[in-house]
Amino acid sequence: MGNRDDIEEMSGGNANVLTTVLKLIDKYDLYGQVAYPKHHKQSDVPEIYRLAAKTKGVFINPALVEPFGLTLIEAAAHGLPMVATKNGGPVDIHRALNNGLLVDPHDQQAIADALLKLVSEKNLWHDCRINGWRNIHLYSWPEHCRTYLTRVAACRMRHPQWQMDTPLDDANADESLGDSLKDVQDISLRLSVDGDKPSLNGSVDPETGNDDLEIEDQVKRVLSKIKKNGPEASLEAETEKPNKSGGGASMTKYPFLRRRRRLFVIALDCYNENGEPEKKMLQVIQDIFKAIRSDSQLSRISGFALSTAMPLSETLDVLKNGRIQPTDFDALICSSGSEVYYPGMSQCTDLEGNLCPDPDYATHIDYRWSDDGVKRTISKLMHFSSPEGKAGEKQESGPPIGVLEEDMESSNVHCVSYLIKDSTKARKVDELRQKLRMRGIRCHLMYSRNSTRLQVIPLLASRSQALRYLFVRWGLNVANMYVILGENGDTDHEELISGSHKTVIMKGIVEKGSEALLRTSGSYPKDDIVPSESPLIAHIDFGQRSEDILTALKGLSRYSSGM
Ligand SMILES: O=c1ccn([C@@H]2O[C@H](COP(=O)(O)OP(=O)(O)O[C@H]3O[C@H](CO)[C@@H](O)[C@H](O)[C@H]3O)[C@@H](O)[C@H]2O)c(=O)[nH]1
Ligand SMILES: O=P(O)(O)OC[C@H]1O[C@](O)(CO)[C@@H](O)[C@@H]1O
Repeated sequence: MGNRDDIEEMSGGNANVLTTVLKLIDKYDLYGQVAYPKHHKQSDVPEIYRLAAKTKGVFINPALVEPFGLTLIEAAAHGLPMVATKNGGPVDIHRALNNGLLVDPHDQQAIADALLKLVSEKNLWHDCRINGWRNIHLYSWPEHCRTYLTRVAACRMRHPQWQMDTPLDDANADESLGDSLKDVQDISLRLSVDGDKPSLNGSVDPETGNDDLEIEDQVKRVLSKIKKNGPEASLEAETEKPNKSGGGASMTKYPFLRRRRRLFVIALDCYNENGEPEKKMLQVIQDIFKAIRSDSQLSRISGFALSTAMPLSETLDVLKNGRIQPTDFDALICSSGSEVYYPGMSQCTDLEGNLCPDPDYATHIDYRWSDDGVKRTISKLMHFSSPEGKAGEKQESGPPIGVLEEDMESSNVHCVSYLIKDSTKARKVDELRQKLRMRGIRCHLMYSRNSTRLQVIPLLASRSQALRYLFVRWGLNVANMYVILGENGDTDHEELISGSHKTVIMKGIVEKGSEALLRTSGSYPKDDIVPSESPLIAHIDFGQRSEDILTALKGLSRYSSGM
């Protein structure tokens, strides 16, 4: 609004606000006391704040809701006390700077009182001005980045399991933090306003002016604290060692995954009408193995992961039926992404030789997870059908009609699994998610296995998030992962397509998925989420020769460092 040629040409809302302001100026005869310049340049803005501060004025932001409040930061940096809305960002700014008063923007009298208080109580005005100056460095870019990085580092420390780091992981952490620090310095240089100060800090508070080195020191201190707390595991060399439990020499201390340069993720679950796994799934796994292994160089640098809605026990049974060794896979992502296993890794195998889920992943996804809450709420939402037969509506009269029952065999500590007894009465994922969120329950929901199951897992877990986890934990770049999917799938199918990994869609293998239970009518269309054409997506047909599968995979690799 501060830049206009003609009020008539302004947008309706802006024109209304400005017209109201001008009328009020007229009504209360404020001519000569109010400045509303038609135009100003960015470079004029500091002068305006300075003028207000020089005349012992106050900056006021009475927004009904203020998402952040950059103007309040600017005012404080110029020694101008503030009166600001108590709704939104100004609450945090006030807590950090203590440079003024907060008001209810609906309360005209409170606004007038606060303004009058600040301009009439000289000591208060002066204290707010000094407090603003003293504390404004908290909002400089370097300080902001330091706080951010320190908090991220502290999050890592909250999760002791993350400290199973390998020596290589430590090197990566150093590197990435080093990059971040470099960014901090770059940003601070870019923000140099006068050209003679290295950062916004310098222009505001001379005492904290030259602190880039100090930032670097502080972040390094946090990092070294993390390292110091790390287990001996981080000091031990990564060596292959036989497993006590009889796993033999094929057992390794860390998953092979961390040495792979390509990961082929097979996410081709196909089920019959009853949700039982179909044999063709095994054939396609063999076809993919064959295709990759036919190229000796590719085979040497590649690993495989299986990503499935099935629990581990069932996954192992299916593999056994197809005479496929679990150790053919570097990772098994089971129960729709609620568990990750590493066949062949000694630390993820118990004394009897049974696979145990990755404890780091379990700790990571445990955030805000409450299976009790999920069970209570889902059963309330789903055990009723409406008079019109609309899914899940509560029927006021008559007995509740069950839509699902808990499937204990497919459940685990991070997955509540249900058998769907009547999929026509099941509520859509969109609707369930919204209702659960309104009740404060944060989770990921998906229908799977040909709409015969509903699986509820933690918010941080999913089949696609498990891939990001593998990247963070074991350093295998997501861009070098090739996710092989059917053209249909569970309701998490779309999540597995979008992202920076490569996707291969195999036609003719998964005849029916569960996607009909994903969206409510009127929801956003699939095209808004999944690109129909993308250089990261290739298509192949079920039953295609391994040479053709290999060609399709190699075609995709052009968009990475090369296969
Ligand atoms: O007439 C004007 C109005 C604003 N500004 C400048 O523009 C910037 C942003 O002003 P603001 O009115 O807060 O911008 P909005 O884009 O409307 O606000 C959004 O963006 C801000 C900056 O991120 C956040 O502080 C707010 O919370 C958020 O609502 C500030 O540097 C102001 O000094 C001008 O130069 N002239
Ligand atoms: O008073 P309202 O209608 O909440 O509008 C406040 C908005 O106006 C601004 O203060 C300036 O555009 C925004 O920062 C803020 O979101």
